[in-house]
Amino acid sequence: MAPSATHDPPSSMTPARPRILVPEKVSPDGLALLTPHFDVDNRLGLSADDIVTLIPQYHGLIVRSETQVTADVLQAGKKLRVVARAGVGVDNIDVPAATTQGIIVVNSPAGNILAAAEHTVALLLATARNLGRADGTVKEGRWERSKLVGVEVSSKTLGIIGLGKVGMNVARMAKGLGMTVVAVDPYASTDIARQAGVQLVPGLQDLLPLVDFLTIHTPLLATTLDLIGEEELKKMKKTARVLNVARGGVYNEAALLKGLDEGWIAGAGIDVWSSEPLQPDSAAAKLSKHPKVVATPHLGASTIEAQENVSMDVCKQVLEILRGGLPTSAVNAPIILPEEYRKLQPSVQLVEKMGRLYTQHFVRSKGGMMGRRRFELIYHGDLAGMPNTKPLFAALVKGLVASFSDSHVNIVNATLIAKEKGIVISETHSREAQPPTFANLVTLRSYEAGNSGNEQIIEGYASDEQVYISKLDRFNGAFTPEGTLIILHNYDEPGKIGGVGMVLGAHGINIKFMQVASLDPQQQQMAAVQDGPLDGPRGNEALMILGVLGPVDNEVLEGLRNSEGVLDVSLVKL
Ligand SMILES: NC(=O)C1=CN([C@@H]2O[C@H](COP(=O)(O)OP(=O)(O)OC[C@H]3O[C@@H](n4cnc5c(N)ncnc54)[C@H](O)[C@@H]3O)[C@@H](O)[C@H]2O)C=CC1
Ligand SMILES: O=C(O)C(=O)COP(=O)(O)O
Repeated sequence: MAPSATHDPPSSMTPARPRILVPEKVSPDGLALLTPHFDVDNRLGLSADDIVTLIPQYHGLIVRSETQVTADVLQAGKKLRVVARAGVGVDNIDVPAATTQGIIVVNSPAGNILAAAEHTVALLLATARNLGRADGTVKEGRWERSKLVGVEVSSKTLGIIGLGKVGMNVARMAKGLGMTVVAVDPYASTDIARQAGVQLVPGLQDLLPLVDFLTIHTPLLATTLDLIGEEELKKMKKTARVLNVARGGVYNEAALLKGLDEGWIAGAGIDVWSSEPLQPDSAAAKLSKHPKVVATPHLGASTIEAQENVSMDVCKQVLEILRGGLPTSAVNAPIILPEEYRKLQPSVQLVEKMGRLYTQHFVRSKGGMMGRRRFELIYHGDLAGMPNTKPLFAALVKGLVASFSDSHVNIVNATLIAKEKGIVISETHSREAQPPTFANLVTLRSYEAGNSGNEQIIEGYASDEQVYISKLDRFNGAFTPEGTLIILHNYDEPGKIGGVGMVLGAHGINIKFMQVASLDPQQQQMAAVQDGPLDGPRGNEALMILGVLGPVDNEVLEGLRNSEGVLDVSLVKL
């Protein structure tokens, strides 16, 4: 039977639903995903001050290009957990300020790129055939055919600055129109460009004199602001036309106005402006009214399809984030989300250190092969009950690759990077009845597929914000994984420390701390039942872990290796 209304808790006891502010027109398809769970306020026409005043009530903010998400907005947003950009460019969002505040910024990196590319081609043809003026004159009742003779684009050269997602789509479409395409992009792949029939040239000086049409598809960055000014425009053909569907400011608008007035170039198709909407009397406003300009009001992404795509892309992510999950395209992805920070941060730090220790101790120092190995992260005690251990997974990937790659691993790309590098990690939530000795214990087990005897173990725990390694390989003994460590595998006999101290002293290396890890009792028993030593007195081994200050070079390591009773030495920097 359905509960009667009288059994409902009074509204004051009902937990408030998270609130989302949408101060721009965003397609309802995506918003419909949010309304069952959150209060979504689609309020158009808010001023910058209004947003600062309202934002403290909201957990999410969804914008397009019109809302300036400044540091003031972000600081005022005390409950704000996510800012979603229903589009590509995030230049209207102060991303560093969001990161400082622990607010996730997400976007839709590909939802509107076809729309932007098609709009560029629309402006290309519109500028070539004077469509703006032609339409205006016909509507005014004039019939001015001879004044509106255009040029063909087929067989002409299109120059593209920025051969990314939009630029590459424009290139493909332009090839379809029979154009020759040349491009400048210091970061583009020459192979991909060649496959698309695009010729990459080294710099603007090589490109500008060649082109009949020029289009820019870079983000607006300090390095792309005023990319094309007077000097660059003067290098172009007088018959050339320029297009901007990227951002206002990549062409210097005053220079463009002068170039059109003085005939350095023939025309322009412009969708984006340095201030939107246009400020009266600004260079942008004058440009928009110029007879040689086809102007549109930032319509690049304004198709029904693109708006559905971007709305769905970002609303799915907002839903996920506000329910404690992970975004798919965070612009400022951390390895750990703010709400998990206090609970998981020490363990995240621990697991990253375990990954670094693994690569340096087992792979680099011992000449091991990582490619053949599999990894298992086993969570014990409190950690075994954590529903979301993705940050720990990401931390392990980060730690494992840190020594041989500059990949910036974060919570969003960790799985992809692991896949790219061939790292296979499984996670196990331990179900042992006995609670572990330490509450936040993690075991990293590495093994070769099909070879159970070849196991490598690192175990550690976090306690009082400090992290410790409690087991390394077959040895037990807690040490802090911090700074430069020398790990000596030796026979556990008197006199070892003296010999090692002499080698380090001779090279001016100070010992900060020393810890001995002894053979695991199980291993000792196994050694005791064995008939005599295998490769030495196995029951009598230990690890000596030295935290040192000073440069440790190969000569030092060789000196230590030659010390009596030392079986092996590894150097680890954590
Ligand atoms: N008008 C509109 O409605 C729309 C505008 N956009 C704008 O288009 C821009 C590009 O979007 P995507 O192609 O998706 O970005 P993307 O990141 O895929 O491509 C940008 C390309 O620019 C290149 N680049 C960066 N600096 C450069 C420089 N100094 N010289 C030459 N190349 C440089 C990069 O290497 C990259 O390949 C966005 O940042 C956004 O501002 C995007 C969608 C719609
Ligand atoms: O996605 C982009 O970068 C755009 O410029 C589209 O802007 P809009 O969402 O149409 O205001």
